[in-house]
Amino acid sequence: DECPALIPAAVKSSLSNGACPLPIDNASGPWPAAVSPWTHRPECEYTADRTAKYCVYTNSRHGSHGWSLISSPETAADSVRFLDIPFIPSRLNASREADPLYRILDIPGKGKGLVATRRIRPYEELLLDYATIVVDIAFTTNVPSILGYRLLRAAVDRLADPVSVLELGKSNDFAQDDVENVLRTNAFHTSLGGIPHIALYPTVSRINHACKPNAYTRFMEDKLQVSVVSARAIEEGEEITISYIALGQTWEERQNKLRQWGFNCTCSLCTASKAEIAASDARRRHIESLWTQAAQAFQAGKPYHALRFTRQIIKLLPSEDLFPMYAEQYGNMARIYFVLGDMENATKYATMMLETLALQGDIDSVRPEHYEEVWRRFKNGEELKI
Ligand SMILES: C[S@@+](CC[C@H](N)C(=O)[O-])C[C@H]1O[C@@H](n2cnc3c(N)ncnc32)[C@H](O)[C@@H]1O
Repeated sequence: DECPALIPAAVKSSLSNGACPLPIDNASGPWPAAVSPWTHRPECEYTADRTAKYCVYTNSRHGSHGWSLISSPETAADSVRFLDIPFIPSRLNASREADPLYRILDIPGKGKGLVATRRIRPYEELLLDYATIVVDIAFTTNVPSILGYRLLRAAVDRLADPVSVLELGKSNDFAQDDVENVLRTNAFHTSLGGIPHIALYPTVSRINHACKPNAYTRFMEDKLQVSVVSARAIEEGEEITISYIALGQTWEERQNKLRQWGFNCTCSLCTASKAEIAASDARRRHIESLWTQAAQAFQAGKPYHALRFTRQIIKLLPSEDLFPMYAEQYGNMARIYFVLGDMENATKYATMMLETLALQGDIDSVRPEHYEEVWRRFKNGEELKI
């Protein structure tokens, strides 16, 4: 029961006098327009205690793969705005379609993965991906599984190409259903109107984990999009990798975290010789302890000690390829100099931090108001994050 084409936002708002879209569910009017802008009639299930209802909403033409959302009727009504974000393949995507930067290939011991088709410069945006399935976490815990699996299956079957989702990696030992397994193996946490959800990004899902990754993800929760950016130069034929866990951890900490993802890591760092792993762990522990000492010294009113520790951290970061930690450490240097009243050095390090954030794509460009924001936060003792 597919609906007619999506009603354009301009028409929709004149129809409803600009009011918010009303919640709809499986009992909404019989005609297709009653469930617009969704292309399919929602299917719903109640929680075990029957106090809440969750439905699957699909627009099979949104983005590159279509979009299915399993959520409450209220969250779905609030999420209609995502359908108004026009899907115009970016210049990047359009030119890359003819000449993509990556190819999906079999990677020994890891299933499929992404491999660079040419040399990629540091901080290049490699791909842009759209969430294709988004699920409210409360649905997964509160709706009885048998009923829930029915909605999960509908969420996939209504997409333009269900197979592209069903054939994604499945490595979760606890999942009892195929779609559940795909989600548990591949989905990321996200927030929809402040409510915790998980989101599946089909292309990013093909990127394997490495403990010294050469790329990182930038989530744009307000658009349900994610882009992947190179953290350093990537050579032609090299696998593109991201880290599924926080950077900088030791071998044992990493194995514990990754086991929860359902696999034993076979990245180059985890399969290095015992001696190399021990040396890497020692460097990582050293960086962490310097960080603790820097924070303690700063709090104890010993800024010169804090400076010394932070300088050492900055020197050690490249030894473990921890490039994404630079911005934070430059920020710490700027904060210490600020407290010392040395505005020349505070500005120098604030500039290094902002330039790094701009390179990483966290901010568009370095602008005067960014400095004002940094000084304001330092004055108020707020956590440093732009
Ligand atoms: C998000 S998927 C990545 C794409 C997946 N290889 C595929 O074929 O669709 C995550 C799964 O890939 C495999 N994987 C990813 N990184 C790995 C690594 N460093 N070592 C071993 N297996 C890995 C595991 O099976 C993991 O559950």
